[in-house]
Amino acid sequence: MPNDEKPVLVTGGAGYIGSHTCKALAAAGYTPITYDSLCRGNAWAVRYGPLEVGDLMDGERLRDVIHKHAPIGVIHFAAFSYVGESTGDPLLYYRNNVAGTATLLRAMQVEGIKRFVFSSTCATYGTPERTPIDEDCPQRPINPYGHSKLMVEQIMRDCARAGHLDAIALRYFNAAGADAAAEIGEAHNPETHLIPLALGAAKGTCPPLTVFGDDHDTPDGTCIRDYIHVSDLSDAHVAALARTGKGPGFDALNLGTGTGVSVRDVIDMTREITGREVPHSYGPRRKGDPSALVADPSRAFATLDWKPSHSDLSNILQTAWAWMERERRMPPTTRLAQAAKGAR
Ligand SMILES: NC(=O)c1ccc[n+]([C@@H]2O[C@H](COP(=O)([O-])OP(=O)(O)OC[C@H]3O[C@@H](n4cnc5c(N)ncnc54)[C@H](O)[C@@H]3O)[C@@H](O)[C@H]2O)c1
Ligand SMILES: O=c1ccn([C@@H]2O[C@H](COP(=O)(O)OP(=O)(O)O[C@H]3O[C@H](CO)[C@H](O)[C@H](O)[C@H]3O)[C@@H](O)[C@H]2O)c(=O)[nH]1
Repeated sequence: MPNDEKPVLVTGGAGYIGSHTCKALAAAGYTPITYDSLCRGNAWAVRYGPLEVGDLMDGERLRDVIHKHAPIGVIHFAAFSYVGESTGDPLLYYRNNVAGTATLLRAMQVEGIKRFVFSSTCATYGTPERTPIDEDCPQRPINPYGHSKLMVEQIMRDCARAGHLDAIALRYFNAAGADAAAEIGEAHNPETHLIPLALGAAKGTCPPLTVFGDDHDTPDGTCIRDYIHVSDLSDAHVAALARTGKGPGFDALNLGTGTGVSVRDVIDMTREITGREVPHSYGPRRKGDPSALVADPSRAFATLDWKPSHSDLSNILQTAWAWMERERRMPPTTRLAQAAKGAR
């Protein structure tokens, strides 16, 4: 069935993964309606459908927007996602990520919307019992951010059991890279993720990189992660949305590649892609950093009939580098507005 004109509500569509998913939705013929407070997102990233500015905690506004656009379903990215911040201010995370999602789900229930795709995370596994991590691995988060996402999964299960929700939780591993056309990309403030920090160190726009530990139980002593290209993640969301619509239920799927990459590998490949040295030094381990997090994504491959096709490390770094070059050329007013927003 063609998707022409089918509206989909995308909370957090002004953020990194949300904006890329809006592009993928538009390419698949849907109309993505972004609902975002812009507290950590960027209005310039909303290019593929309308923007409705509003907060997750504002149930009345959510109901009005749902009523106005009559979406077929909701893809829910809006959340806070800094592990360190969540440890210092847990209530910020439980309020925004848990109470905010409950408010959204209530608005959906009142308006009769059941189809729901949720941004969960590998952080729900904590320090995993086994690697690669499959979906049946025990979920024992080790920080409030991971707990907040696991709590939402529980809420989703309960709502599905009550017949109110037809939902899929997508547990992402490490999102990275940027849109191939460099129209959008990662623009967090502050930036804490390895790949933009390594590229920024090579470019000279970020301080030298600190590698968090070289004494991990891994072949080169640095942490291993499963980096998945943001465009592959976006395609998986479109596939997950298409899979809902058959009636109430809950499923959870790991979105990763199944391949582990070390911090050392990232530094080496960054040097190769940029042709520049990556100034770096070795520091202590980061608190709460598991040595290795690698997905077993076979269930997602089978369920969604999807496979990552943009996620080799060189493509991730090339697209992120192209975006960084492009971002620097943004009009000064855009950069000034962003800087002012970051300072608030
Ligand atoms: N980036 C990753 O590697 C990664 C990994 C696993 C899971 N996730 C999850 O994926 C989702 C998207 O991550 P991202 O990196 O794109 O984050 P992001 O910060 O770039 O985007 C989040 C967006 O949500 C909006 N938002 C936050 N709270 C809101 C509220 N109360 N009301 C309305 N809008 C609000 C922000 O303004 C922002 O535009 C998050 O839920 C995150 O926890 C991300
Ligand atoms: O300056 C840095 C930044 C990161 N790293 C290392 O690089 C790897 C990747 O770190 P990121 O901060 O980029 O990503 P995380 O694996 O910590 O975070 C990911 O998993 C988290 C849950 O654990 C959240 O879901 C988060 O949004 C998601 O990006 C880690 O081994 C980290 O120790 C460094 O060595 N130096």
